[in-house]
Amino acid sequence: MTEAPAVETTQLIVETTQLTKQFDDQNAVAAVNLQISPGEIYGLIGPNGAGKTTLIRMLATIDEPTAGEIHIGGQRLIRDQANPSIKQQIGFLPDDFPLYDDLTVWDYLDYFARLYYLKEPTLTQRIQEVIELVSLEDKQRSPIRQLSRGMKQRLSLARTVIHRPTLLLLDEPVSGLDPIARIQYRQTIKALQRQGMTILISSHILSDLEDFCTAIGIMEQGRLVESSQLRALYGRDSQRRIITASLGEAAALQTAVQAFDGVQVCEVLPDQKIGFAFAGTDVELAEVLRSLIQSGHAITEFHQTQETLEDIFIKLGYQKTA
Ligand SMILES: Nc1ncnc2c1ncn2[C@@H]1O[C@H](COP(=O)(O)OP(=O)(O)OP(=O)(O)O)[C@@H](O)[C@H]1O
Repeated sequence: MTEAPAVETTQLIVETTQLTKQFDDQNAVAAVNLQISPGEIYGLIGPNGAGKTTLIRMLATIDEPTAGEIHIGGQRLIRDQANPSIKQQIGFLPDDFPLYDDLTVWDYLDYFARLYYLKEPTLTQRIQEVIELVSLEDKQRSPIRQLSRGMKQRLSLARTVIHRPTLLLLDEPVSGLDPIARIQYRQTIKALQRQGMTILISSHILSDLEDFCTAIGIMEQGRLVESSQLRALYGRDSQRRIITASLGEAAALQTAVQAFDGVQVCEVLPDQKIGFAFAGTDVELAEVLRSLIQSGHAITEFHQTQETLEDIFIKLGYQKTA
């Protein structure tokens, strides 16, 4: 008898069912069904008080749910128990991570590596790896108090991944960082994903999230009101937007553009360019440009822009988070 071929199933890394956390008489997290697949970078957004930190803390096994279930890597989190094999899979970076100012970068990482029972020769090798990952090679013998805020954030991240977790939970890791430091941080997150980690990250900085997230969840008043692949979100709700300009009066160009079928919102932008949403095909768009030129408009610019994540959220009617 031949055996049936094994059906390959993708095990979710995070799965919650009706997950709820109540504080006093308020549901900080209300019946959340969250699913995160392996290799995702899942961005969690929502206004202050929406429940993001509370949700992440429950996934990190720091806080107990009031109701509902959590599965991490297919294993169910058992209430009131230590859940060591689940904890081993998780790296959690809270928004207010304390550092020990007097320790050097190396000694700090060494301390945490030993808490995870790392032993030589793996211990030294792993510390070197994470120091390289967060580009702190020059500072490895410096006391933590001498690091900049950005360096301290990167050190916290190094500590969080020292035991090679499969799931990384990052609660607003880039808050307070300058743009250069955020770029560096984004590169590190992408490197961790390439190494096979699944990442859940909360942030108010949507431009960062759209750079590296593969999926987005939106929380409002404890509920997960949206959860989808970033590409699907763009495909579903994004509209093509065209920017054009001419040597003539912006108002004259606006009037001409508005006359075409498929032009939906046409406005004069602060720099005297014209911006409009277009619902037609590429052929119809090419016709708009040809007709404008034929009717004497000296067009200097005509190109398409992608709506940002923030544009999409505002259009979906969610509260602006940034
Ligand atoms: N320990 C607590 N005791 C009582 N209420 C709490 C506690 N922790 C959180 N809350 C409440 O739960 C709700 C959700 O808070 P939470 O910190 O999870 O939101 P958040 O989305 O992370 O907000 P932010 O973007 O400001 O970090 C808020 O109304 C908050 O006041």
